[in-house]
Amino acid sequence: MRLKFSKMHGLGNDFMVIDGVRQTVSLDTDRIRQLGNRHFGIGFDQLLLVESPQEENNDFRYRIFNNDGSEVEQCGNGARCFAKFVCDQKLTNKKAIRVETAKGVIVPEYLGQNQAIVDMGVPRFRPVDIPFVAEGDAITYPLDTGGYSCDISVVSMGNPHAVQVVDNVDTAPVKELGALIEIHHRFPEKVNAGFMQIVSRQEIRLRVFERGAGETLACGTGACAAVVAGIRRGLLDSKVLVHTRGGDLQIEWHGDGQPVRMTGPAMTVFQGEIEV
Ligand SMILES: N[C@@H](CCC[C@H](N)C(=O)O)C(=O)O
Repeated sequence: MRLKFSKMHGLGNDFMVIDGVRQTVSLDTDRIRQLGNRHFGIGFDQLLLVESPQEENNDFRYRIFNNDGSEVEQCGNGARCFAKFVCDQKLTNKKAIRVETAKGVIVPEYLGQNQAIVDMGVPRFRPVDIPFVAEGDAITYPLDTGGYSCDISVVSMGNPHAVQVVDNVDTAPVKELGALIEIHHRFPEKVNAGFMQIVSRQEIRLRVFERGAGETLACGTGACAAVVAGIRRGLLDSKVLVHTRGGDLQIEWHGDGQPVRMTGPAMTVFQGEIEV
């Protein structure tokens, strides 16, 4: 049997996107890992599986797998690619699309010309939303990692993020420290580690070491989490331009209880078929 897919990316964070509405898809963890391998497979940071919704008033279900095969709750760059994919594939003609994820509903909107805006939902800070050995919802926590101490903000965008402020993202030890923070014992479900350089109150530079994928060229939920953390720390205004290694995202958040809005590109690279 053959399975059709699209290869897409959002700022260089790349995806294999599969239509599981019109195709029967059954891929186990080993097969996802093999497909995600850049030498022995297709290569991607995440695999996105588009399915029919479980609840009637939603339009789709969206499942996300890191290239290590783990299934995760949320993916921001993926959400924009998802919106372009379902519009391009004529799976919907709606403008705002209600999508079930493992942690609630998000509402992406494809704007045309390879741009999408996504209501990413309300960020959360409590240990119940992001398992972390801490009480309450402090703005920063000290974290010790192999002799290096930093102050991190923990933010759940559905998936967990630990964000720290650094002087310069180019010289920050993102790969070494990110790999240690990802598996730190205070994060029993592992974590995405963000390194944010404040450029001004409306502009940051960001690198993210992603859980289950390593450092990527951009991380959409990482950008949302960093801006939310920066606003809570009093360092940023409510609309922020985020520079990643793969390009720029616009993030907007108006404070507690409000959803985060993310605007940025979604690109199709090619379409293909695999034998399953
Ligand atoms: N690249 C993504 C995030 C993908 C999931 C993440 N690695 C996790 O394990 O939570 C994004 O754009 O948000």
